[in-house]
Amino acid sequence: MKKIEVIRQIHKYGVVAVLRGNTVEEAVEAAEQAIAGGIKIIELTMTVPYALQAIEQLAKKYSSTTAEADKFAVIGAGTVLDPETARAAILSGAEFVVGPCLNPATATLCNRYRIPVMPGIMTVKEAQEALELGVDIVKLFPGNLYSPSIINSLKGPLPQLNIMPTGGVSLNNLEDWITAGAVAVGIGSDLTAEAAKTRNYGLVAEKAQQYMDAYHRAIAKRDL
Ligand SMILES: O=C(O)C(=O)C[C@H](O)[C@H](O)COP(=O)(O)O
Repeated sequence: MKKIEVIRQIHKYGVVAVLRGNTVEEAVEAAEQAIAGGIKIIELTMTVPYALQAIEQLAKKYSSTTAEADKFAVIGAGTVLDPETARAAILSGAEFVVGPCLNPATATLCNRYRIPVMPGIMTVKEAQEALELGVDIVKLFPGNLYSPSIINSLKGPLPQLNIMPTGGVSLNNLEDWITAGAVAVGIGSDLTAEAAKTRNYGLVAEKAQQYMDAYHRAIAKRDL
């Protein structure tokens, strides 16, 4: 998928599942369930042991070029700290790259291969640097340190900034972030915590569906 199309999909589907796991099998299962529940954007973190295997398996199965039209999902890599990891993830099929912080060399590498990069930012200075590095969507991380009113504050001087809060996003605050102007949200632990505890990964699909429903309700409210 071309870079512009990946960015369009993130704007369209708005909910990014940030998936960690202790094994490839666990991470893949969580991703499959999230996709079954309707989430289309999957961020598989590089903290999973052998994470590249999980990226490869998922990318092969859900790529827009091979999956049936209604079954595709966009698979990306999360917790990417350096360009070496970004390149390896891209070679394994990652269609976007996310990091917890802004790493200019990673952004440059991603630009070289026309892969969207979404670095974590915490300050106006980092947001400006991200824009100058060609970043289309910044990840406001850790989002739980802020309230949704920060979006308005950041967009005062930087109205061109597309913001994806991540960290602490839940069904209780998703609507607040979206109506405040977030273009997407990243959801990690809340999506998988219960499933990991009970070993019942079907719960991820249920949660995913609740998140997509909440997102659509929030969008409808915002666009009124
Ligand atoms: O390392 C990264 O790149 C991250 O994305 C950090 C966190 O895993 C997410 O921010 C999820 O946070 P929770 O939804 O609060 O679990």
